[in-house]
Amino acid sequence: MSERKTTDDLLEGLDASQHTAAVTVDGPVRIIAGAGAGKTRTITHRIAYACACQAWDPSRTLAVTFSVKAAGELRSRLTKLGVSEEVTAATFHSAALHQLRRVWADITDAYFPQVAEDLRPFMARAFQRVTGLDDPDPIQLRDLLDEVNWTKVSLIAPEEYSRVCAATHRNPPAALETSKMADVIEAFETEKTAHGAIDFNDILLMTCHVLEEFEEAAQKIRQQVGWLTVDEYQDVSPLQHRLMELWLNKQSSVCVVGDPAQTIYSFAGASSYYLLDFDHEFAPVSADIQLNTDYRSTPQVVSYANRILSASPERADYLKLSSPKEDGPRVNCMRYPSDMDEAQGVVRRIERLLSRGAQPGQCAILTRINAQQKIMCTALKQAGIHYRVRTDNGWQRSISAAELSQLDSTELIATLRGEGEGLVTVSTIHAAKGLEFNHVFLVGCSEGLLPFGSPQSGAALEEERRLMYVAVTRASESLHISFADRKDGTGGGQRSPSRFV
Ligand SMILES: Nc1ncnc2c1ncn2[C@@H]1O[C@H](COP(=O)(O)OP(=O)(O)OP(=O)(O)O)[C@@H](O)[C@H]1O
Repeated sequence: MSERKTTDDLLEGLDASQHTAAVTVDGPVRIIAGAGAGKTRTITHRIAYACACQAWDPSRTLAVTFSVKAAGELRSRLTKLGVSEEVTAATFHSAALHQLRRVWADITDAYFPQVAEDLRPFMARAFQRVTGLDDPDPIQLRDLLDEVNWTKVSLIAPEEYSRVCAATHRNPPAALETSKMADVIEAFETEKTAHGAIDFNDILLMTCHVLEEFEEAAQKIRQQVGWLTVDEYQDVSPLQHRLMELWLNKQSSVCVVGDPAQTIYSFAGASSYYLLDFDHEFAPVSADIQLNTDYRSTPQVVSYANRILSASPERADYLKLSSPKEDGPRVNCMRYPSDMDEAQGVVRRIERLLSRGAQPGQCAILTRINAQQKIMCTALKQAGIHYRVRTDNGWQRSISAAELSQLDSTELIATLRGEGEGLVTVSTIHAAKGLEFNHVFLVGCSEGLLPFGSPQSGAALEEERRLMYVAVTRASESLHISFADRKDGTGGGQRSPSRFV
Protein backbone atom coordinates (compact mmCIF):
# COMPACT_ATOMS: atom_id res chain seq x y z
CA MET A 1 0.00 0.00 0.00
CA SER A 2 1.22 3.53 -0.71
CA GLU A 3 1.94 6.05 2.04
CA ARG A 4 -0.95 7.43 4.07
CA LYS A 5 -2.64 10.41 2.38
CA THR A 6 -4.20 13.35 4.22
CA THR A 7 -7.77 14.29 3.41
CA ASP A 8 -6.46 17.39 1.60
CA ASP A 9 -4.17 15.23 -0.56
CA LEU A 10 -7.18 13.15 -1.53
CA LEU A 11 -9.06 16.16 -2.87
CA GLU A 12 -6.14 17.40 -4.91
CA GLY A 13 -6.47 17.07 -8.68
CA LEU A 14 -10.27 17.10 -8.61
CA ASP A 15 -12.24 19.76 -10.46
CA ALA A 16 -15.08 21.63 -8.72
CA SER A 17 -17.81 19.08 -9.55
CA GLN A 18 -15.57 16.09 -8.78
CA HIS A 19 -14.68 17.79 -5.47
CA THR A 20 -18.36 18.24 -4.55
CA ALA A 21 -18.98 14.57 -5.28
CA ALA A 22 -16.00 13.51 -3.17
CA VAL A 23 -16.88 15.54 -0.09
CA THR A 24 -20.58 14.63 -0.10
CA VAL A 25 -20.01 11.45 1.84
CA ASP A 26 -23.52 11.04 3.29
CA GLY A 27 -26.78 10.13 1.69
CA PRO A 28 -27.74 9.22 -1.85
CA VAL A 29 -25.43 10.71 -4.48
CA ARG A 30 -25.82 10.46 -8.24
CA ILE A 31 -22.94 11.26 -10.55
CA ILE A 32 -23.72 11.41 -14.24
CA ALA A 33 -20.33 11.38 -15.90
CA GLY A 34 -19.66 11.66 -19.61
CA ALA A 35 -16.89 9.72 -21.32
CA GLY A 36 -13.44 10.64 -20.03
CA ALA A 37 -14.90 12.92 -17.34
CA GLY A 38 -13.05 11.15 -14.55
CA LYS A 39 -15.77 9.00 -13.00
CA THR A 40 -13.29 6.41 -11.80
CA ARG A 41 -11.08 9.17 -10.39
CA THR A 42 -14.09 10.71 -8.64
CA ILE A 43 -15.48 7.58 -7.01
CA THR A 44 -12.08 6.30 -5.89
CA HIS A 45 -11.16 9.67 -4.35
CA ARG A 46 -14.63 9.85 -2.72
CA ILE A 47 -14.16 6.42 -1.12
CA ALA A 48 -10.61 7.23 -0.01
CA TYR A 49 -11.68 10.61 1.39
CA ALA A 50 -14.68 9.20 3.29
CA CYS A 51 -12.52 6.47 4.83
CA ALA A 52 -9.66 8.86 5.65
CA CYS A 53 -11.95 11.28 7.48
CA GLN A 54 -13.51 8.31 9.28
CA ALA A 55 -17.00 8.99 7.94
CA TRP A 56 -16.99 5.42 6.63
CA ASP A 57 -15.74 2.16 8.06
CA PRO A 58 -13.49 0.64 5.35
CA SER A 59 -14.50 -2.90 6.31
CA ARG A 60 -18.13 -2.02 5.58
CA THR A 61 -17.44 -0.24 2.31
CA LEU A 62 -18.40 -1.97 -0.95
CA ALA A 63 -17.86 -0.72 -4.50
CA VAL A 64 -19.36 -2.80 -7.28
CA THR A 65 -18.85 -2.68 -11.01
CA PHE A 66 -19.55 -4.92 -13.99
CA SER A 67 -16.37 -6.43 -15.33
CA VAL A 68 -13.36 -8.06 -13.72
CA LYS A 69 -11.19 -5.52 -15.53
CA ALA A 70 -13.08 -2.53 -14.09
CA ALA A 71 -13.01 -4.04 -10.59
CA GLY A 72 -9.22 -4.54 -10.90
CA GLU A 73 -8.85 -0.90 -11.99
CA LEU A 74 -10.88 0.31 -8.99
CA ARG A 75 -8.77 -1.79 -6.61
CA SER A 76 -5.47 -0.63 -8.02
CA ARG A 77 -6.50 3.05 -7.92
CA LEU A 78 -7.78 2.67 -4.34
CA THR A 79 -4.50 1.06 -3.32
CA LYS A 80 -2.59 4.01 -4.81
CA LEU A 81 -4.77 6.32 -2.72
CA GLY A 82 -3.70 4.46 0.40
CA VAL A 83 -7.10 2.91 1.06
CA SER A 84 -7.20 0.04 3.50
CA GLU A 85 -7.38 -3.42 1.95
CA GLU A 86 -10.53 -3.88 3.96
CA VAL A 87 -12.51 -1.92 1.35
CA THR A 88 -14.12 -4.32 -1.12
CA ALA A 89 -14.10 -3.41 -4.82
CA ALA A 90 -15.57 -6.23 -6.87
CA THR A 91 -18.00 -7.14 -9.62
CA PHE A 92 -21.63 -7.64 -8.64
CA HIS A 93 -21.18 -11.37 -9.20
CA SER A 94 -17.99 -11.69 -7.25
CA ALA A 95 -19.30 -9.66 -4.28
CA ALA A 96 -22.50 -11.73 -4.18
CA LEU A 97 -20.60 -15.02 -4.53
CA HIS A 98 -18.40 -14.19 -1.54
CA GLN A 99 -21.42 -13.14 0.53
CA LEU A 100 -23.26 -16.32 -0.35
CA ARG A 101 -20.26 -18.52 0.52
CA ARG A 102 -19.87 -16.75 3.86
CA VAL A 103 -23.42 -17.47 5.01
CA TRP A 104 -23.97 -20.80 3.24
CA ALA A 105 -23.20 -23.05 6.19
CA ASP A 106 -25.57 -21.00 8.39
CA ILE A 107 -28.55 -21.75 6.19
CA THR A 108 -28.03 -25.25 4.77
CA ASP A 109 -26.04 -28.49 5.14
CA ALA A 110 -25.86 -28.93 1.36
CA TYR A 111 -22.62 -28.56 -0.59
CA PHE A 112 -22.10 -25.19 -2.20
CA PRO A 113 -23.12 -25.60 -5.87
CA GLN A 114 -20.56 -25.48 -8.65
CA VAL A 115 -20.60 -22.26 -10.73
CA ALA A 116 -20.71 -23.64 -14.30
CA GLU A 117 -18.90 -21.59 -16.89
CA ASP A 118 -20.03 -23.68 -19.86
CA LEU A 119 -23.80 -23.92 -19.84
CA ARG A 120 -24.14 -25.38 -23.35
CA PRO A 121 -24.46 -29.05 -22.35
CA PHE A 122 -27.34 -28.22 -19.96
CA MET A 123 -29.13 -26.20 -22.64
CA ALA A 124 -28.57 -28.84 -25.34
CA ARG A 125 -30.18 -31.50 -23.12
CA ALA A 126 -33.06 -29.19 -22.09
CA PHE A 127 -33.76 -28.36 -25.75
CA GLN A 128 -33.75 -32.03 -26.77
CA ARG A 129 -36.01 -33.03 -23.90
CA VAL A 130 -38.61 -30.36 -24.64
CA THR A 131 -38.63 -30.44 -28.45
CA GLY A 132 -37.60 -34.05 -29.17
CA LEU A 133 -35.32 -32.56 -31.87
CA ASP A 134 -31.58 -33.09 -32.42
CA ASP A 135 -28.96 -30.93 -30.71
CA PRO A 136 -29.42 -27.23 -31.50
CA ASP A 137 -26.66 -25.83 -33.73
CA PRO A 138 -24.04 -23.62 -32.04
CA ILE A 139 -25.80 -20.37 -33.04
CA GLN A 140 -29.16 -21.61 -31.77
CA LEU A 141 -27.51 -22.77 -28.57
CA ARG A 142 -25.98 -19.35 -28.01
CA ASP A 143 -29.31 -17.62 -28.76
CA LEU A 144 -31.18 -19.95 -26.38
CA LEU A 145 -28.70 -19.23 -23.59
CA ASP A 146 -28.89 -15.48 -24.28
CA GLU A 147 -32.68 -15.70 -24.01
CA VAL A 148 -32.55 -17.52 -20.67
CA ASN A 149 -30.04 -15.00 -19.47
CA TRP A 150 -32.31 -12.13 -20.53
CA THR A 151 -35.31 -13.58 -18.68
CA LYS A 152 -33.28 -14.03 -15.51
CA VAL A 153 -31.66 -10.58 -15.42
CA SER A 154 -35.05 -9.07 -16.29
CA LEU A 155 -36.70 -11.04 -13.45
CA ILE A 156 -39.18 -12.72 -15.81
CA ALA A 157 -40.32 -16.10 -14.48
CA PRO A 158 -40.96 -18.94 -17.01
CA GLU A 159 -44.72 -18.73 -16.39
CA GLU A 160 -44.69 -15.03 -17.35
CA TYR A 161 -42.54 -15.52 -20.45
CA SER A 162 -45.32 -15.98 -23.04
CA ARG A 163 -47.25 -12.97 -21.77
CA VAL A 164 -44.15 -10.73 -21.86
CA CYS A 165 -43.30 -11.91 -25.40
CA ALA A 166 -46.85 -11.19 -26.58
CA ALA A 167 -46.84 -7.73 -25.00
CA THR A 168 -43.43 -6.75 -26.40
CA HIS A 169 -43.60 -8.54 -29.79
CA ARG A 170 -40.59 -10.61 -28.83
CA ASN A 171 -39.80 -13.74 -30.83
CA PRO A 172 -38.11 -16.63 -29.03
CA PRO A 173 -34.94 -18.05 -30.57
CA ALA A 174 -34.59 -21.29 -32.57
CA ALA A 175 -38.06 -20.66 -34.08
CA LEU A 176 -39.70 -21.95 -30.89
CA GLU A 177 -43.20 -21.02 -29.82
CA THR A 178 -43.24 -18.97 -26.64
CA SER A 179 -44.80 -21.77 -24.58
CA LYS A 180 -42.08 -24.19 -25.77
CA MET A 181 -39.37 -21.66 -24.93
CA ALA A 182 -40.87 -21.33 -21.44
CA ASP A 183 -40.61 -25.13 -21.12
CA VAL A 184 -36.98 -25.01 -22.30
CA ILE A 185 -36.21 -22.42 -19.64
CA GLU A 186 -37.67 -24.67 -16.94
CA ALA A 187 -35.95 -27.77 -18.29
CA PHE A 188 -32.63 -25.89 -18.34
CA GLU A 189 -33.00 -25.08 -14.64
CA THR A 190 -33.87 -28.72 -13.90
CA GLU A 191 -30.77 -29.93 -15.79
CA LYS A 192 -28.50 -27.62 -13.84
CA THR A 193 -30.03 -28.53 -10.50
CA ALA A 194 -29.66 -32.24 -11.27
CA HIS A 195 -25.92 -31.65 -11.73
CA GLY A 196 -25.50 -29.43 -8.67
CA ALA A 197 -24.62 -26.50 -10.92
CA ILE A 198 -25.58 -22.84 -10.95
CA ASP A 199 -24.98 -20.08 -13.49
CA PHE A 200 -23.78 -16.50 -12.91
CA ASN A 201 -27.31 -15.12 -12.60
CA ASP A 202 -28.16 -17.75 -10.00
CA ILE A 203 -25.45 -16.26 -7.79
CA LEU A 204 -27.38 -12.98 -7.75
CA LEU A 205 -30.81 -14.65 -7.52
CA MET A 206 -29.71 -16.83 -4.61
CA THR A 207 -28.19 -13.86 -2.78
CA CYS A 208 -31.48 -11.98 -3.22
CA HIS A 209 -33.32 -15.01 -1.87
CA VAL A 210 -31.08 -15.22 1.20
CA LEU A 211 -31.50 -11.50 1.87
CA GLU A 212 -35.28 -11.84 1.59
CA GLU A 213 -35.80 -15.05 3.53
CA PHE A 214 -33.02 -15.55 6.08
CA GLU A 215 -32.93 -12.70 8.54
CA GLU A 216 -29.70 -13.58 10.37
CA ALA A 217 -27.78 -14.30 7.21
CA ALA A 218 -29.17 -11.10 5.70
CA GLN A 219 -27.87 -9.10 8.65
CA LYS A 220 -24.44 -10.70 8.29
CA ILE A 221 -24.37 -9.72 4.61
CA ARG A 222 -25.67 -6.20 5.18
CA GLN A 223 -23.08 -5.71 7.88
CA GLN A 224 -20.54 -5.54 5.04
CA VAL A 225 -22.55 -3.09 2.95
CA GLY A 226 -22.61 0.02 5.08
CA TRP A 227 -21.61 2.30 2.20
CA LEU A 228 -22.32 1.22 -1.34
CA THR A 229 -20.92 2.64 -4.57
CA VAL A 230 -22.22 1.33 -7.91
CA ASP A 231 -20.12 2.04 -10.98
CA GLU A 232 -21.49 1.90 -14.56
CA TYR A 233 -24.98 2.26 -13.14
CA GLN A 234 -26.39 2.82 -16.64
CA ASP A 235 -25.85 -0.90 -17.25
CA VAL A 236 -27.67 -2.21 -14.19
CA SER A 237 -30.30 -4.90 -14.83
CA PRO A 238 -33.55 -5.35 -12.90
CA LEU A 239 -31.89 -8.29 -11.11
CA GLN A 240 -28.85 -6.24 -10.07
CA HIS A 241 -31.12 -3.40 -9.04
CA ARG A 242 -33.13 -5.80 -6.86
CA LEU A 243 -29.95 -7.03 -5.19
CA MET A 244 -28.88 -3.45 -4.55
CA GLU A 245 -32.26 -2.66 -2.95
CA LEU A 246 -31.91 -5.69 -0.70
CA TRP A 247 -28.34 -4.81 0.26
CA LEU A 248 -29.42 -1.29 1.21
CA ASN A 249 -32.65 -2.33 2.95
CA LYS A 250 -33.95 1.25 2.74
CA GLN A 251 -30.82 2.89 4.13
CA SER A 252 -29.48 5.66 1.96
CA SER A 253 -25.67 5.53 1.88
CA VAL A 254 -25.40 4.85 -1.80
CA CYS A 255 -23.57 6.56 -4.63
CA VAL A 256 -24.22 5.63 -8.25
CA VAL A 257 -22.19 6.74 -11.22
CA GLY A 258 -22.87 6.25 -14.89
CA ASP A 259 -23.47 7.71 -18.30
CA PRO A 260 -26.83 7.19 -20.04
CA ALA A 261 -25.05 7.72 -23.36
CA GLN A 262 -22.89 4.63 -22.75
CA THR A 263 -25.66 2.05 -22.24
CA ILE A 264 -24.65 -0.59 -24.78
CA TYR A 265 -26.01 -3.74 -23.15
CA SER A 266 -29.79 -3.08 -23.42
CA PHE A 267 -30.12 -6.20 -25.57
CA ALA A 268 -28.95 -8.17 -22.53
CA GLY A 269 -31.31 -6.56 -20.04
CA ALA A 270 -29.29 -3.45 -18.99
CA SER A 271 -31.30 -0.29 -18.55
CA SER A 272 -30.38 3.36 -17.98
CA TYR A 273 -33.86 3.80 -16.48
CA TYR A 274 -32.52 3.30 -12.95
CA LEU A 275 -29.78 5.91 -13.40
CA LEU A 276 -32.22 8.46 -14.80
CA ASP A 277 -34.82 7.70 -12.12
CA PHE A 278 -32.37 7.68 -9.19
CA ASP A 279 -33.31 11.18 -8.00
CA HIS A 280 -36.94 10.03 -7.63
CA GLU A 281 -36.24 6.58 -6.27
CA PHE A 282 -33.81 7.84 -3.61
CA ALA A 283 -35.31 11.32 -3.05
CA PRO A 284 -34.12 13.48 -1.46
CA VAL A 285 -30.59 13.05 -2.86
CA SER A 286 -27.66 14.77 -1.12
CA ALA A 287 -25.93 15.62 -4.37
CA ASP A 288 -26.81 15.25 -8.03
CA ILE A 289 -23.67 15.88 -10.00
CA GLN A 290 -22.86 16.09 -13.68
CA LEU A 291 -19.31 15.68 -14.93
CA ASN A 292 -19.12 16.91 -18.50
CA THR A 293 -15.48 17.83 -18.99
CA ASP A 294 -13.85 15.15 -21.12
CA TYR A 295 -10.22 15.19 -19.99
CA ARG A 296 -9.34 12.38 -22.35
CA SER A 297 -10.11 13.58 -25.84
CA THR A 298 -9.19 16.55 -28.01
CA PRO A 299 -11.82 19.20 -28.86
CA GLN A 300 -12.02 17.66 -32.34
CA VAL A 301 -12.95 14.21 -31.00
CA VAL A 302 -15.31 15.67 -28.39
CA SER A 303 -17.23 17.77 -30.89
CA TYR A 304 -17.52 14.72 -33.18
CA ALA A 305 -18.90 12.72 -30.24
CA ASN A 306 -21.35 15.48 -29.30
CA ARG A 307 -22.60 15.59 -32.87
CA ILE A 308 -23.38 11.86 -32.83
CA LEU A 309 -25.62 12.30 -29.79
CA SER A 310 -27.19 15.59 -30.86
CA ALA A 311 -29.21 13.80 -33.55
CA SER A 312 -30.74 11.40 -31.03
CA PRO A 313 -34.37 11.70 -29.94
CA GLU A 314 -33.02 10.85 -26.47
CA ARG A 315 -30.47 13.69 -26.52
CA ALA A 316 -32.13 15.41 -23.52
CA ASP A 317 -30.83 12.55 -21.34
CA TYR A 318 -27.25 12.90 -22.59
CA LEU A 319 -24.50 15.24 -21.41
CA LYS A 320 -22.84 17.60 -23.85
CA LEU A 321 -19.08 17.26 -23.33
CA SER A 322 -16.38 19.89 -23.49
CA SER A 323 -12.63 19.37 -23.80
CA PRO A 324 -9.97 21.34 -21.91
CA LYS A 325 -7.22 19.87 -24.12
CA GLU A 326 -5.31 21.59 -26.86
CA ASP A 327 -6.52 21.19 -30.42
CA GLY A 328 -5.55 17.93 -32.07
CA PRO A 329 -5.79 16.74 -35.66
CA ARG A 330 -9.11 16.88 -37.49
CA VAL A 331 -11.16 13.69 -37.45
CA ASN A 332 -10.06 11.78 -40.52
CA CYS A 333 -12.80 10.20 -42.68
CA MET A 334 -11.86 7.73 -45.43
CA ARG A 335 -13.84 5.80 -48.03
CA TYR A 336 -12.26 2.74 -49.65
CA PRO A 337 -13.38 0.56 -52.59
CA SER A 338 -13.30 -2.77 -50.67
CA ASP A 339 -12.88 -4.22 -47.18
CA MET A 340 -9.31 -5.28 -48.02
CA ASP A 341 -8.48 -1.78 -49.28
CA GLU A 342 -9.87 -0.40 -46.04
CA ALA A 343 -7.83 -2.83 -43.92
CA GLN A 344 -4.63 -2.05 -45.85
CA GLY A 345 -5.36 1.69 -45.73
CA VAL A 346 -5.79 1.58 -41.95
CA VAL A 347 -2.60 -0.45 -41.54
CA ARG A 348 -0.63 2.03 -43.70
CA ARG A 349 -1.80 4.84 -41.43
CA ILE A 350 -0.78 2.87 -38.35
CA GLU A 351 2.67 2.26 -39.92
CA ARG A 352 2.99 6.00 -40.47
CA LEU A 353 2.08 6.71 -36.82
CA LEU A 354 4.62 4.11 -35.64
CA SER A 355 7.33 5.58 -37.84
CA ARG A 356 6.67 8.94 -36.16
CA GLY A 357 7.19 7.50 -32.70
CA ALA A 358 3.75 6.24 -31.64
CA GLN A 359 3.76 2.98 -29.67
CA PRO A 360 1.72 0.05 -31.04
CA GLY A 361 -0.15 -0.13 -27.69
CA GLN A 362 -1.47 3.38 -28.31
CA CYS A 363 -3.30 2.31 -31.48
CA ALA A 364 -6.61 0.48 -31.71
CA ILE A 365 -8.80 -0.74 -34.55
CA LEU A 366 -12.43 -0.95 -33.43
CA THR A 367 -15.10 -3.04 -35.13
CA ARG A 368 -18.83 -3.41 -34.60
CA ILE A 369 -18.79 -7.23 -34.78
CA ASN A 370 -16.20 -10.00 -34.34
CA ALA A 371 -16.46 -11.03 -38.02
CA GLN A 372 -14.91 -7.75 -39.20
CA GLN A 373 -11.67 -8.50 -37.39
CA LYS A 374 -10.26 -11.26 -39.59
CA ILE A 375 -9.41 -9.02 -42.54
CA MET A 376 -7.87 -6.42 -40.20
CA CYS A 377 -5.66 -9.08 -38.63
CA THR A 378 -4.61 -10.34 -42.08
CA ALA A 379 -3.53 -6.83 -43.10
CA LEU A 380 -1.63 -6.29 -39.84
CA LYS A 381 0.10 -9.66 -40.22
CA GLN A 382 1.11 -8.84 -43.81
CA ALA A 383 2.68 -5.62 -42.55
CA GLY A 384 4.52 -7.46 -39.76
CA ILE A 385 2.70 -5.53 -37.02
CA HIS A 386 1.99 -7.46 -33.82
CA TYR A 387 -1.50 -7.19 -32.43
CA ARG A 388 -3.90 -8.58 -29.84
CA VAL A 389 -7.58 -9.23 -30.36
CA ARG A 390 -10.46 -8.53 -27.99
CA THR A 391 -13.71 -10.12 -29.11
CA ASP A 392 -17.21 -10.06 -27.70
CA ASN A 393 -17.81 -13.23 -25.79
CA GLY A 394 -21.40 -12.24 -25.41
CA TRP A 395 -20.79 -10.92 -21.92
CA GLN A 396 -18.50 -8.63 -20.11
CA ARG A 397 -16.45 -10.95 -17.96
CA SER A 398 -18.03 -10.59 -14.56
CA ILE A 399 -16.22 -13.18 -12.51
CA SER A 400 -12.55 -13.98 -12.54
CA ALA A 401 -11.07 -17.32 -13.48
CA ALA A 402 -9.62 -17.34 -9.96
CA GLU A 403 -13.09 -17.28 -8.48
CA LEU A 404 -14.23 -20.05 -10.73
CA SER A 405 -11.25 -22.36 -10.48
CA GLN A 406 -9.42 -21.00 -7.43
CA LEU A 407 -6.44 -20.44 -9.76
CA ASP A 408 -4.90 -17.12 -10.70
CA SER A 409 -6.57 -15.28 -13.52
CA THR A 410 -3.89 -15.01 -16.17
CA GLU A 411 -5.91 -12.40 -18.03
CA LEU A 412 -6.13 -10.18 -14.99
CA ILE A 413 -2.48 -10.59 -14.10
CA ALA A 414 -1.44 -9.75 -17.65
CA THR A 415 -3.61 -6.62 -17.52
CA LEU A 416 -2.19 -5.52 -14.20
CA ARG A 417 1.36 -6.06 -15.43
CA GLY A 418 0.56 -3.79 -18.35
CA GLU A 419 1.39 -6.47 -20.92
CA GLY A 420 0.25 -5.77 -24.45
CA GLU A 421 2.04 -2.42 -24.61
CA GLY A 422 3.86 -3.48 -27.75
CA LEU A 423 0.73 -4.64 -29.53
CA VAL A 424 -1.88 -2.90 -31.62
CA THR A 425 -5.35 -3.66 -30.25
CA VAL A 426 -8.05 -5.04 -32.53
CA SER A 427 -11.28 -4.94 -30.56
CA THR A 428 -15.01 -4.86 -30.86
CA ILE A 429 -16.59 -1.68 -29.55
CA HIS A 430 -18.27 -3.61 -26.73
CA ALA A 431 -14.95 -5.06 -25.58
CA ALA A 432 -13.26 -1.63 -25.76
CA LYS A 433 -15.66 0.00 -23.33
CA GLY A 434 -13.76 1.75 -20.55
CA LEU A 435 -10.43 1.69 -22.46
CA GLU A 436 -8.60 4.59 -24.04
CA PHE A 437 -6.12 4.81 -26.93
CA ASN A 438 -4.22 7.72 -28.45
CA HIS A 439 -5.18 6.67 -31.97
CA VAL A 440 -8.49 5.03 -32.76
CA PHE A 441 -9.46 3.58 -36.14
CA LEU A 442 -13.18 2.93 -36.29
CA VAL A 443 -13.78 0.78 -39.37
CA GLY A 444 -16.93 -0.33 -41.17
CA CYS A 445 -18.83 2.93 -40.68
CA SER A 446 -21.46 2.10 -43.28
CA GLU A 447 -25.16 1.39 -43.07
CA GLY A 448 -25.69 -2.26 -42.19
CA LEU A 449 -22.54 -2.46 -40.09
CA LEU A 450 -22.83 0.65 -37.91
CA PRO A 451 -25.74 0.93 -37.29
CA PHE A 452 -25.72 -2.85 -37.47
CA GLY A 453 -28.67 -4.13 -39.50
CA SER A 454 -29.69 -0.51 -40.22
CA PRO A 455 -32.72 -0.28 -37.92
CA GLN A 456 -34.78 2.68 -39.09
CA SER A 457 -35.67 4.02 -35.65
CA GLY A 458 -36.40 3.05 -32.08
CA ALA A 459 -34.45 1.39 -29.29
CA ALA A 460 -32.21 -0.68 -31.59
CA LEU A 461 -31.08 2.40 -33.54
CA GLU A 462 -30.40 4.34 -30.33
CA GLU A 463 -28.26 1.51 -28.96
CA GLU A 464 -26.21 1.62 -32.19
CA ARG A 465 -25.81 5.38 -31.82
CA ARG A 466 -24.51 4.92 -28.27
CA LEU A 467 -22.08 2.27 -29.54
CA MET A 468 -20.72 4.74 -32.08
CA TYR A 469 -20.36 7.29 -29.25
CA VAL A 470 -18.51 4.80 -27.03
CA ALA A 471 -16.17 3.96 -29.93
CA VAL A 472 -15.38 7.57 -30.79
CA THR A 473 -14.76 8.59 -27.18
CA ARG A 474 -12.03 5.94 -26.76
CA ALA A 475 -9.70 8.23 -28.79
CA SER A 476 -7.55 10.71 -26.94
CA GLU A 477 -5.60 12.23 -29.86
CA SER A 478 -6.56 11.08 -33.31
CA LEU A 479 -9.74 9.51 -34.63
CA HIS A 480 -9.98 7.80 -38.01
CA ILE A 481 -13.39 6.87 -39.38
CA SER A 482 -13.62 4.66 -42.46
CA PHE A 483 -15.81 2.38 -44.52
CA ALA A 484 -15.64 0.40 -47.74
CA ASP A 485 -18.04 0.75 -50.69
CA ARG A 486 -18.20 -3.02 -51.19
CA LYS A 487 -17.22 -6.21 -49.42
CA ASP A 488 -14.79 -6.95 -52.22
CA GLY A 489 -13.96 -4.72 -55.16
CA THR A 490 -16.33 -6.36 -57.63
CA GLY A 491 -19.10 -8.28 -55.89
CA GLY A 492 -21.69 -7.41 -53.29
CA GLY A 493 -24.01 -4.44 -53.13
CA GLN A 494 -22.86 -0.86 -52.89
CA ARG A 495 -22.80 0.35 -49.28
CA SER A 496 -23.71 3.83 -48.16
CA PRO A 497 -21.94 5.73 -45.39
CA SER A 498 -23.32 5.36 -41.86
CA ARG A 499 -25.97 7.92 -40.95
CA PHE A 500 -23.86 8.64 -37.84
CA VAL A 501 -20.83 9.81 -39.86
N1 LIG B 1 -9.79 16.73 -12.72
C1 LIG B 1 -9.01 16.18 -13.65
N2 LIG B 1 -7.94 16.85 -14.12
C2 LIG B 1 -7.14 16.32 -15.07
N3 LIG B 1 -7.33 15.11 -15.63
C3 LIG B 1 -8.38 14.39 -15.21
C4 LIG B 1 -9.28 14.89 -14.21
N4 LIG B 1 -10.23 13.94 -14.01
C5 LIG B 1 -9.94 12.93 -14.84
N5 LIG B 1 -8.83 13.19 -15.56
C6 LIG B 1 -8.21 12.30 -16.58
O1 LIG B 1 -9.20 11.96 -17.54
C7 LIG B 1 -9.06 10.62 -17.98
C8 LIG B 1 -10.33 9.84 -17.73
O2 LIG B 1 -10.49 9.66 -16.31
P1 LIG B 1 -11.04 8.29 -15.73
O3 LIG B 1 -10.21 7.14 -16.20
O4 LIG B 1 -11.21 8.47 -14.26
O5 LIG B 1 -12.32 8.34 -16.59
P2 LIG B 1 -13.68 7.66 -16.73
O6 LIG B 1 -14.67 8.75 -16.60
O7 LIG B 1 -13.75 6.50 -15.80
O8 LIG B 1 -13.68 7.19 -18.25
P3 LIG B 1 -14.76 6.43 -19.18
O9 LIG B 1 -16.09 6.44 -18.49
O10 LIG B 1 -14.79 7.18 -20.47
O11 LIG B 1 -14.17 5.09 -19.40
C9 LIG B 1 -7.88 10.03 -17.22
O12 LIG B 1 -6.73 10.13 -18.03
C10 LIG B 1 -7.79 10.96 -16.01
O13 LIG B 1 -6.49 11.01 -15.47
